[in-house]
Amino acid sequence: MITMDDIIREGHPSLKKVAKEVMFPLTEEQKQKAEEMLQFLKNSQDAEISEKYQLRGGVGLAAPQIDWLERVIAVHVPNVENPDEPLFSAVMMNPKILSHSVEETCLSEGEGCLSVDREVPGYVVRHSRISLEYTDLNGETQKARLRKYPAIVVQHEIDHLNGIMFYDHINAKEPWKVADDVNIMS
Ligand SMILES: Cc1nc(NNC(=O)[C@H](CC2CCCC2)CN(O)CO)c(F)c(N2CCN3CCOC[C@@H]3C2)n1
Ligand code: NI
Repeated sequence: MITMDDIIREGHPSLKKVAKEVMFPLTEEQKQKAEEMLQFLKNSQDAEISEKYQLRGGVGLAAPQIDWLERVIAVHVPNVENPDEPLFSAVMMNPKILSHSVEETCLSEGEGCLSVDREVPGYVVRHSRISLEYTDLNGETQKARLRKYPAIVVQHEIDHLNGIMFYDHINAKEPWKVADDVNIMS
């Protein structure tokens, strides 16, 4: 199972690299690693397991964070109302944003990262809505249209595939200043 020991931190060169396209058919090892990424997120959201293994909470994870430089992300966004049924859960290979809204959004508390052991304050402005295409674990092409929270998480993860960290988006001079048409999400 993936634990915090497997997650590389700021300063590790792999976090700045561009991950490679995944080739199909997947090897058993690639499939297993991808599934372990999703399982890590579920474990990190389980009070007992996260306590037992000292996991930091996560709703997304990108392969470069476990020093795997291929274009694989896992997303597991819980539905606050009904924790049993996630809002959005997927393992995506070669995710590609096909189009996005002009409208932008950001989380009101800013963002964090499992590979960043420090607080970096400030709004991280992202597209409010995205249409994306990806290949799933069975090698099938999928399309998804995401908005709000799931859209933010997927954009954070795709950034990791391109060596981009959330704080690269923060306005260094005025971290909590955004244009008035940016939708601040609580
Ligand atoms: C928003 C949030 N970010 C958490 N952590 N950071 C992450 O997921 C990083 C990725 C997210 C940072 C902002 C957008 C994407 C990981 N990243 O670095 C991957 O690249 C959380 F843990 C979290 N939640 C809310 C839901 N809760 C359900 C019960 O279990 C605890 C869980 C906590 N919400
Ligand atoms: Ni991150």
